[in-house]
Amino acid sequence: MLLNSINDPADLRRLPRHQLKPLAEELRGFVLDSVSKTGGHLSSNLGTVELTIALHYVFNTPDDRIVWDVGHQTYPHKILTGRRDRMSTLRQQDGISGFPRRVESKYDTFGTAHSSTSISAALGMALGAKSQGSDRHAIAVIGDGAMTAGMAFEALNNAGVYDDVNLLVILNDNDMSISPPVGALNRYLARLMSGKFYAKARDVGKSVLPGPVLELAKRLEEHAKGMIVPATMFEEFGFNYIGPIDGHDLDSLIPTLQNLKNLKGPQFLHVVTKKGQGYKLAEADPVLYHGPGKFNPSEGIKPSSGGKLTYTQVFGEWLCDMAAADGRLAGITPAMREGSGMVGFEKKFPDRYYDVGIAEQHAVTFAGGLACEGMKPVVAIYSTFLQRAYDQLIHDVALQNLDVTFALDRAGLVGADGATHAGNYDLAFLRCIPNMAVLAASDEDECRKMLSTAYQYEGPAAVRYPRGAGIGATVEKTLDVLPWGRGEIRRQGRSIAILAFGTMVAPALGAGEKLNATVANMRFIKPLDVELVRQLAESHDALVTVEEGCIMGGAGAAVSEALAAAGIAKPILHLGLPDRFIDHGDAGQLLAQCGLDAAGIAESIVQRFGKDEPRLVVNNG
Ligand SMILES: Cc1ncc(C[n+]2csc(CCOP(=O)(O)OP(=O)(O)O)c2C)c(N)n1
Ligand SMILES: CC(=O)[C@@H](O)[C@H](O)COP(=O)(O)O
Ligand SMILES: [Mg+2]
Repeated sequence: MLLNSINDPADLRRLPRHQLKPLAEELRGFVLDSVSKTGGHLSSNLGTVELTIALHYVFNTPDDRIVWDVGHQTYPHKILTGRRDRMSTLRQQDGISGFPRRVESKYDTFGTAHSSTSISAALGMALGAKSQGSDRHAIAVIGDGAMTAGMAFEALNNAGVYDDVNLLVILNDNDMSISPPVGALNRYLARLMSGKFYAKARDVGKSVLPGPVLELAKRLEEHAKGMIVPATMFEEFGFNYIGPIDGHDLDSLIPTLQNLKNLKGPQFLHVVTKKGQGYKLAEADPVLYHGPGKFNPSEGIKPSSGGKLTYTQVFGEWLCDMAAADGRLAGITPAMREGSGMVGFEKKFPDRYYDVGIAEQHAVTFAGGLACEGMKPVVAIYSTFLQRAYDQLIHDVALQNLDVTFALDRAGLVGADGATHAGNYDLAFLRCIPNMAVLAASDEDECRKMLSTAYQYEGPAAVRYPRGAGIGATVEKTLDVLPWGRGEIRRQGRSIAILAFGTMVAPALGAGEKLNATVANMRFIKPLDVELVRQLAESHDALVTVEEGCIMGGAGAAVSEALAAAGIAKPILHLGLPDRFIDHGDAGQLLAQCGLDAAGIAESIVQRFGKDEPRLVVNNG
């Protein structure tokens, strides 16, 4: 096995060229085998095998810096940079991350996972190196999906004026985002591929493209004679554009990269790859194989049978039902159609479905525009990705009190994707925005009712719900709404009242049983049910708040603020996620480690207030 002899890229660089193709075969097989055992991102990694080999072969990594956009395609890179043996721990607690992390390896030059940051980071590195007298290279590898984000264009715009910077941007164009790509950029890239532009071997290109590729370009150029061939958009941005070239052909990739390495100034290489390359099932359905769980490679992914509904499914069904009832509803996703449960909605309501690309900022302001015209937009967005659109939320939507509903999926810990994707901050960052309503679902049925409630509210409102399956609650297929701003008491106990938000209601009920505590499902973070808070404070010795979100500034803080405003002094304990990033692992186990299961909640309460029920010893210290 060639692969076993590669412990770092220096070993790779010692291999004779003819061994790189068999190495690529082994590497691809290893990726498939490994991901089928752990789960993880598959299609993108099968597509970057040759590109990864070529980059580490040509460039002097880690001194030369490779920045992988999103980073979900870095498994071949991890395997070649000393982590082959740890691939079996991928995305598991204490194992290696599914994304590049600076703390994990010196070859992971920049932490990624949220998309479209690579060009900015690589430009920073290139200019940083230059100002320190180093001529190391910085290389950003960005997908055609990630390229749709504004941030990528902000970086191109900035980079294109540095004539002598050692920056190479590689566009890894597989004509796919997670779902099929959307938008004008995608059409443009398709045109670049169509031959009209492919034919254009410009002067610089002629000196950079290796013989066979140049031959093809010349033939196409012949074919295109007489056409007026404009500069590519990337050239207009100040880059030297080369390509498109076949990103699975090492004989094109390696000499092209070697030639580019000798050029100064911002370089742009367009490579064409296939998502899922080499595994027929993934090639045929790269969407299904984008991020699978464990599966048998010889059988492929089997449809899952039955099981509890996921919150995402609850949202998807609600969206279709509400759209059928209200012709003003428009559904918006920033490139997360499958993950957000909108496949059915797109089929049923194609005219009211908007996939805006990886463009969260635009998604939110676009929703604001729709709302101005009397539409009722629903932005389906992962909690972690809404972070990208914070100003748009405040300035474009909330400030104008526009009627936009936010369906916040993946709120709280998400598990295998880890800290980059955790939705831990939305309660804190949303509740401080005037006009904004914030609701947290405690089960699937409540999720559906909350979505209807938020939708009927004439202003910005967010409903948060977690990744994965609910607790098995029966979902009433109505469009009924909940009483606005009102929580409910779910268990009557003594001494201690636990004020639980969203997913924490179930474990709080468990803790309530253990301690004979009252448990309230608060439902609303904003407007908070202040009357219920006051009532609970007056009838109990102490209060406990619990939420699946950061403690700082979160729902518990809202309760304390309400008590202070009402002049009520009451011992209070806030439980939630601590002030540190929580790495990948099983979400349930991680929550338990944070003390957010029934046993942990009960234990924290006993630690803080003592264990003598019914008159708990209140320890104010
Ligand atoms: C800011 C942000 N929004 C959404 C996502 C979710 N996401 C991860 S990969 C991906 C598609 C990326 O497409 P592309 O860059 O072409 O890479 P490919 O999957 O084709 O290899 C999306 C939308 C993300 N990681 N970051
Ligand atoms: C890399 C990325 O951002 C997505 O592929 C993400 O991992 C999807 O997460 P879900 O599996 O929760 O949809
Ligand atoms: Mg792509």
